[in-house]
Amino acid sequence: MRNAASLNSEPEYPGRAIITRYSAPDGGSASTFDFIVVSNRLPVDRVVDADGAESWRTSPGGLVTALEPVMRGADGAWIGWAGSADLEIEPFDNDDMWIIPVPLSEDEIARYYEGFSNDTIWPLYHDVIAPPSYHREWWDSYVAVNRRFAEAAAAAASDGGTVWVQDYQLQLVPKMLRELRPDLTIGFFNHIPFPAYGIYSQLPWRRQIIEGLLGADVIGFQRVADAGNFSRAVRRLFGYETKGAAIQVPLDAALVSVTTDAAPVASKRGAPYRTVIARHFPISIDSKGYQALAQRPDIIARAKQIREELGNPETIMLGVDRLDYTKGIGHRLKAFGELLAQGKLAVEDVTLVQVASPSRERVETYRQLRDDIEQTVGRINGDFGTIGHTAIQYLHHGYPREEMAALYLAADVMLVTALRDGMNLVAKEYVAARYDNDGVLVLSEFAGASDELKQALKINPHDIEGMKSAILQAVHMTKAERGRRMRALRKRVMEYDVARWSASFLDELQRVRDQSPTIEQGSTTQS
Ligand SMILES: O=P(O)(O)OC[C@H]1O[C@H](O[C@H]2O[C@H](CO)[C@@H](O)[C@H](O)[C@H]2O)[C@H](O)[C@@H](O)[C@@H]1O
Ligand SMILES: O=c1ccn([C@@H]2O[C@H](COP(=O)(O)OP(=O)(O)O)[C@@H](O)[C@H]2O)c(=O)[nH]1
Repeated sequence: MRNAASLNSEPEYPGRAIITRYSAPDGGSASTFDFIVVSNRLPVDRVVDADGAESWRTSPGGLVTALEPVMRGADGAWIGWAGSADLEIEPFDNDDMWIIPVPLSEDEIARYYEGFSNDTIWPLYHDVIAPPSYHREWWDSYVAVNRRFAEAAAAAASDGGTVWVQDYQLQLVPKMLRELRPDLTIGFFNHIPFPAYGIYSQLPWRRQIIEGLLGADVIGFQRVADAGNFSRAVRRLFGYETKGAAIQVPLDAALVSVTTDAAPVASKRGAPYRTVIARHFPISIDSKGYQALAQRPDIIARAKQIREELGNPETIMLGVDRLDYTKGIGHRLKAFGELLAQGKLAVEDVTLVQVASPSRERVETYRQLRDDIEQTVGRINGDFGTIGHTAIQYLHHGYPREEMAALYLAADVMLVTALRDGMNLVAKEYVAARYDNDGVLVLSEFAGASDELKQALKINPHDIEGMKSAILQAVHMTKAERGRRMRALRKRVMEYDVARWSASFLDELQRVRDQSPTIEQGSTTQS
């Protein structure tokens, strides 16, 4: 809820002077928010039409898809980058969601976003599928931009409010924010994997990142294994005690004031500590919303039209991915190409539709990937296509939800072959869209979704023969078995939706908050 009452108090915290309070949604006096989400990207994209008129459109992408319904329900504020360089945009109201843009310069986009976030952390956390680059000037930019986000959150949060920080681009924000505003309850959710210590330990700034994250009260991960890897890294680097999901982080007395009877508990070694929870909260989708979309007559008609435009093949296989090396698109194409070459599949019967939406196009590894994938698609189509039949319909575009739902309905087999993926919402969307209890999901065991979607055909994408067998099994599966598997998959996806995900995370945050000593805004000493 928006909260104007706290504005009369002027908190004293470092950086306070440079932070301006925001105009209230009603145009009145400044206002703050009890609940704030902070993420690298805003949930809206700026669109400028031919006449120069500016509007905002909900952007695609996993995080936005997941959090947008939660935010609209909460009437909170969302802090993030508007997606272009040097945009100084005033906060504004967008359909019941208060949007607070944080500007990034060209140089920061290159160093903080494309560099440290997507060419250091992203490959490192995805098991070094591509080699991470380590550059000290990228790190400096990452620190500076994280500080800007933390300051924006500190300025917008009401007394004792809750701030939920999202993802690997902002791992330093929890600690920075706690230093600015010890009164806040802070959550962090990591949408991508957290690697094993042997890989994580490569990072030159491995201690700073963990310290940054430990500023949160609850740190959420997609999988049990990710949370375990994080706790192990904490033990190895800091020697803090962990008990199940609880990590005992020694209190920095300079930052905390205890104003209730609930004094900090002493650890075995006698030092006072605060408890940080690190555990898995697998993200989900707006399952009912997706199902309702897929049941719309115009979407059903569009699915039929897609099949017709493809020549009504017996089997349509579908891949939907950002064009990212983590998604295993090349491995999938290799398996499909070999099945065609061996005559186990024929282009007259089977078509593969591959949506490869543009992503991070200025990062060299992504440019190289695009060249490789498009060369492979061209080769397979050249080798196996006929005048009337194309083996692979390759689409280098981003599509709206409506078209995604129609594609899911049209596809007999969904291929999710990620080499490593935090969750993979596409897998869940496919299941939610199949209200007809049909369709087969082939799913990599290295996607987070694999922990929950147990009735999918599981594959190890590195095992090309195994993937080929699973594809053939999917193509030839009986309707009865398809129905059995899909019903079980749907039970999980329809029950455990994005509302359950956010509720379970926020409930945990509330629980930790209730057990913690109360901290007053602006306090700097411990009583
Ligand atoms: O913002 P971009 O650089 O264009 O990238 C898009 C998003 O990609 C990542 O998605 C992850 O989160 C999904 C939802 O939890 C999850 O299903 C998927 O497995 C992850 O890869 C990234 O984490 C987001 O921050 C990006 O916005
Ligand atoms: O053309 C496209 C391709 C993808 N998506 C959406 O982008 C998200 C991708 O999320 P996922 O978790 O699968 O992977 P990420 O891209 O976040 O790594 C899903 O909601 C897709 O429906 C979309 O709206 N249009």
